[in-house]
Amino acid sequence: MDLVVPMKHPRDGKSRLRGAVEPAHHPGLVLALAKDTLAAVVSSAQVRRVLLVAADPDAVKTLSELGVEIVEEPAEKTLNAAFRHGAALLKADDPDTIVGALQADLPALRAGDLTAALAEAAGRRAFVADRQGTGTTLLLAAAGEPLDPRFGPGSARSHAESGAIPLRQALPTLRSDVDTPDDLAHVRALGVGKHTSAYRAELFI
Ligand SMILES: Nc1nc2c(ncn2[C@@H]2O[C@H](COP(=O)(O)OP(=O)(O)OP(=O)(O)O)[C@@H](O)[C@H]2O)c(=O)[nH]1
Ligand SMILES: C=C(OP(=O)(O)O)C(=O)O
Repeated sequence: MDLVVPMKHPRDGKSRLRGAVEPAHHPGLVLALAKDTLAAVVSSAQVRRVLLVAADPDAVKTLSELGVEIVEEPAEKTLNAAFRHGAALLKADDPDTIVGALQADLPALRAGDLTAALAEAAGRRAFVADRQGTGTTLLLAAAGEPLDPRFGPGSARSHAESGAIPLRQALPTLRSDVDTPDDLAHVRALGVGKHTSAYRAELFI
């Protein structure tokens, strides 16, 4: 399967996380969250391609070291347009591929949770809600079907209404996205990857 991961410029993204570190460290922390997410993703045997759809490819080029491809977001600069663009590029290369949409802020992610989610979905349209139950961390298109992303506030309900099956396994590392300083405290307790871990001395929480 192939995954699309969107990213704003690290300076602009994760605004609700501001205050967790000195302002000068904010972009580095956002990149560290993404590095840990992507390192787990590329270590999964089931994931073939990872396409990062970036507001500014230059600002995130360090992520290509992890083996992900980086493209610029389309003219419509919204989250769902970025996901649709990435999915269209992946499907142009392989119309039968299963496309997934994943958030870049899952620094505790373990490949095992991703593998378990893919197994439960079994080729059906499915999603993983965040630990609060309102957002979405992963949306999987059905094999050969459009991604039809409906991310944004209340996206778990929107994805369910679109016919996506809510995956029921615990999947703690896949549900723990980082939007706020509280979320950061939660993932630190769960165990983050080495890039986010390197920021522990900088954290105010
Ligand atoms: N390319 C692209 N990525 C986006 C866009 N909007 C959000 N993202 C990315 O999508 C992911 C999920 O978005 P949010 O969790 O809402 O993150 P955010 O907008 O950075 O966070 P806040 O500023 O706190 O709302 C993050 O990795 C964002 O960088 C967009 O318009 N274009
Ligand atoms: C955009 C979303 O993410 P977040 O909750 O991280 O803002 C979403 O869950 O659809």
